[in-house]
Amino acid sequence: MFLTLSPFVASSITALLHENVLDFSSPLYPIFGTASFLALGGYFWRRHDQSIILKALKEEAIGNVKARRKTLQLLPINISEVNPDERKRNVVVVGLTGAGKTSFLNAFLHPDTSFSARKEPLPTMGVKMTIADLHGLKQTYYEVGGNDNTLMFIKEFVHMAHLVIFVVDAAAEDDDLAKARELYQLIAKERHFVGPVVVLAGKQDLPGAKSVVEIYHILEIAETDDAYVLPASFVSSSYDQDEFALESQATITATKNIYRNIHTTVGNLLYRTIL
Ligand SMILES: Nc1nc2c(ncn2[C@@H]2O[C@H](COP(=O)(O)OP(=O)(O)OP(=O)(O)O)[C@@H](O)[C@H]2O)c(=O)[nH]1
Ligand SMILES: [Mg+2]
Repeated sequence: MFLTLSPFVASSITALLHENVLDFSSPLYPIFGTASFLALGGYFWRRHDQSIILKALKEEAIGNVKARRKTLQLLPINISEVNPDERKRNVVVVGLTGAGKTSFLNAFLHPDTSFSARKEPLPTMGVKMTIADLHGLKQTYYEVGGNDNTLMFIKEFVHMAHLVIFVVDAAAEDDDLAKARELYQLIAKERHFVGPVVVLAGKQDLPGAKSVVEIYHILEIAETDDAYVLPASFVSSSYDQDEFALESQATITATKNIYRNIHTTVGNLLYRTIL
């Protein structure tokens, strides 16, 4: 509108200069007044319109951020924004007997303890509960075995879980892998659980251990499952920082990356359950 009226205003001004500005009886005077009013009005109306558009774009951008937080590629969020009651998360660690659940929890919750200082884990009787402050969240970890005694109440734990960590011995015999598949399917198909599942393809240090892709197929993980398969190894001298126990630098870096990967994924998925 401003552009449309500009020539009109310009011609009015020229005419005024040409005639006599002070001549109030001139018929150009009201035309000039109306044109200026319309031009200025149009100009400010446009600016107002633009600010609405900018606001809408900003809101859309914020909306996108929220959407992105629901993916694994999370933006850092300020934990102080989260209601303290919502900072409590339940993580259920499930897997067949001897899959490596305790070893995972020991390594995950006490990453600074060197391998040589770690004791060989004893078989866990019943359900083991560990409370930890990690990623700014108060987390309760429940280790639940997949044997016949615990199978009965495994579903109850899964129902109250915000995140399930499924540990599988990737170096196990085919029979045990088939049992692991049954257990995974039991959890994944649990109607009342809608949270994500982190599948740890453990014991990667052992020869013949199945790869992440193989575990994905063996467990028959569906594309629609909210499941993330990660490689894992919790018993390896290469993790020890002690120079006598060092293997190659590449192995150490790889093991550290595995740990970092699991921490990041678990942390991100837990944050996702809040938002
Ligand atoms: N080589 C190798 N051995 C592992 C690994 N993780 C666990 N183990 C061994 O596997 C055995 C069982 O480990 P646990 O951590 O006790 O397994 P779990 O699932 O807690 O077993 P239960 O509590 O009895 O159900 C132990 O001898 C561990 O040292 C791994 O990544 N690599
Ligand atoms: Mg155990």
